[in-house]
Amino acid sequence: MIQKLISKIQKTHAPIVVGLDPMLGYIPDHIKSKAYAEFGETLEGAAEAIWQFNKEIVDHTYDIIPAVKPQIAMYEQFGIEGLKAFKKTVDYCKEKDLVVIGDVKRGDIGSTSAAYAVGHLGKVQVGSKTYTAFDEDFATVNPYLGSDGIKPFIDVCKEEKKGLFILVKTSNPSSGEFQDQLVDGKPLYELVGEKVAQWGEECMGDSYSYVGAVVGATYPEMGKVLRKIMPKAYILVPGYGAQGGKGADLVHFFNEDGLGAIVNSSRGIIAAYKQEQYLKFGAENFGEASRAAVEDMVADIDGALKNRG
Ligand SMILES: O=C(O)c1cc(=O)[nH]c(=O)n1[C@@H]1O[C@H](COP(=O)(O)O)[C@@H](O)[C@H]1O
Repeated sequence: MIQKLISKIQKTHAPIVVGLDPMLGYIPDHIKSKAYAEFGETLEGAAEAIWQFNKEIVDHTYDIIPAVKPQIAMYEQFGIEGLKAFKKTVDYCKEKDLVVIGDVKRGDIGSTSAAYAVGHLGKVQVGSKTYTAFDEDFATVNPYLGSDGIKPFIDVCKEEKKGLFILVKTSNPSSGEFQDQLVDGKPLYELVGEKVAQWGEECMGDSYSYVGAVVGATYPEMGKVLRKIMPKAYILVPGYGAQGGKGADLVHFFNEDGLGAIVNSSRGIIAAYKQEQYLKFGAENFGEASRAAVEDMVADIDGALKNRG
């Protein structure tokens, strides 16, 4: 799957991920009214609204992007109906040949991680039959529990040719509370980065490992250090746009080959129609506004990479 991700990035010239984080507040009224008219102001109505919203964004962007990242919390908040919308979104994106990164941030003791890995990336056995449940291509994973919490994910990835993005340095303001603590003179995020590189060694595609990392765009200096610590890890870089990250902050997340990083923007793309520069599209045409925001993001990153010294 890492090869598919890389070849799609090369084909689209877009090292970006559209984050499908459909909070109701971002969904235009015309979509919500239609869903509520059919299903009422219910969990089902909310799920229908997020599915219709996602579909329109995907339909307007799938040909110019390599990947999407649905964030499961935005679906889970609506219970089972929300999870059905998550699954529908995953399946639809795969039909459109997009790489799907399930932003599920799982990780537990080994036996529990194994169940998460099976549910999101693998196959589950029921009697004599096997089923795929959510079936994303990549999943985000939390490494706090250590190697035995990660290994079951790696085992499933090996079997299913899928991949991981392991949290190394997160984009949020408090990420330093634990992640920057010095352990034997080194910040914890560096130690985790070293571990990701080690876990990834036995999981190589042609040039990159399918065990990747998450490093926030909001910490560019740390990104530069981590790039060197994990030269073969693909880095998923959230924090662009709504959290303040810009193209110029991202250049050191990429390797000299122009690969190695994929930048996520969620609100900046899906709620583009609410931003001043895209107001001209109007809420009815939110899909077109999202497409314009994708094009601007790609140009911003491309320009920064061309200018890097
Ligand atoms: O794993 C992630 O994707 C993630 C890690 C991180 O350090 N920071 C971060 O923002 N994210 C996710 O990336 C998305 C960012 O959304 P926007 O700020 O709207 O672009 C959300 O889905 C977050 O859950």
